[in-house]
Amino acid sequence: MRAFNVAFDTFDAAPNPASLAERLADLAVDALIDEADLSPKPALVDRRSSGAHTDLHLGLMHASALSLWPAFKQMADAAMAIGEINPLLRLTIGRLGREGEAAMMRTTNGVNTHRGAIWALGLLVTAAALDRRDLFPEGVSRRAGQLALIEDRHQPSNHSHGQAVAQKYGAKGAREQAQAGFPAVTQTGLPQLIRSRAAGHGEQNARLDALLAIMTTLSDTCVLYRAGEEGLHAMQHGAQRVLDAGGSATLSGRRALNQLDQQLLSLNASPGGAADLLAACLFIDRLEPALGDETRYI
Ligand SMILES: CC(C)(COP(=O)(O)OP(=O)(O)OC[C@H]1O[C@@H](n2cnc3c(N)ncnc32)[C@H](O[C@H]2O[C@H](COP(=O)(O)OP(=O)(O)OP(=O)(O)O)[C@@H](O)[C@H]2O)[C@@H]1O)[C@@H](O)C(=O)NCCC(=O)NCCS
Ligand SMILES: Nc1ncnc2[nH]cnc12
Repeated sequence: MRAFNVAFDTFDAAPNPASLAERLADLAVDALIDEADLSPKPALVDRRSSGAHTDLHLGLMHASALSLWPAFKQMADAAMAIGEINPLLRLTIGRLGREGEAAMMRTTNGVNTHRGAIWALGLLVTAAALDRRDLFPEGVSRRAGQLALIEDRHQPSNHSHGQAVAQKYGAKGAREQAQAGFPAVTQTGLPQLIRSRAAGHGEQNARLDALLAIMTTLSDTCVLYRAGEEGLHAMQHGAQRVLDAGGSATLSGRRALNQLDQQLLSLNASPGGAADLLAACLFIDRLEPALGDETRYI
């Protein structure tokens, strides 16, 4: 009888609610998967093709996104344990970010799928976990920026593509974007997402428009490295042309989007940095609606 009761109690027990850190990691991974699935993105991996990439495909982007869940959860846990923006938290998420990169590389057999996304979403997950009463875009991006401004003395001095184009073109890359509190997300991508939704353009078109809006001004070091200033100019002006033509929901906008896709492919220019920032935009957009009522979580 006792054994029956134990089994019954176990069966009847309510499932443990997900912790805030787990929910934040879920939202970050969801944002990465939704970014990868969004189609048709210019010269990026999507449901149609691998864009300008020979070593990436949609399945790899999904596997990479899923491999990052533990790193995002640990960053959120660290933020709640440390509780304030300080060098210890910066050092801790720097280590967790590098461990996340290592997990990504193991999953993809050494292909860089999401380095920029780990950086952006890692900072934003941490910033969200630091103050669950303020999950609004402005507060979360400001806290992420403050964290990114703290030096990480364990930062490896590996020569990156971003550093190479910073030297060659003076481009402001992923680090500066974060330190400024992600203006490409909060001042450009998110307002466009909201405008296109309000205009009734449909969710997928609104997300494409948000990506295009980010592309109009971003110094995407991925594009600069592959295609120089000509590539960056083509990305920024081509994206603006799509929006000026009415955006992704219109026939003329779709024609301009197709032209942009062809032009970036011919230049081998992939806007990977803009794609990462679209994922950051989707994450920030969902935070308050998904987690705003803190009493739902332990
Ligand atoms: C601060 C770091 C982001 C390092 O920055 P850095 O510029 O030195 O390094 P990169 O290796 O170049 O990575 C930057 C990635 O960020 C994305 N990005 C580019 N421009 C911007 C921008 N203006 N704003 C925001 N984000 C941007 C972009 O990521 C995407 O592209 C990746 C593919 O790039 P690449 O490897 O160059 O690709 P290919 O051309 O395809 O190469 P081949 O293989 O074909 O040769 C892809 O991953 C996208 O995500 C840039 O690549 C940061 O990483 C860092 O310091 N980390 C240390 C850990 C840490 O402190 N973490 C704390 C928080 S988690
Ligand atoms: N969809 C995508 N295609 C290529 N590079 C990316 N980096 C992040 N998302 C990407």
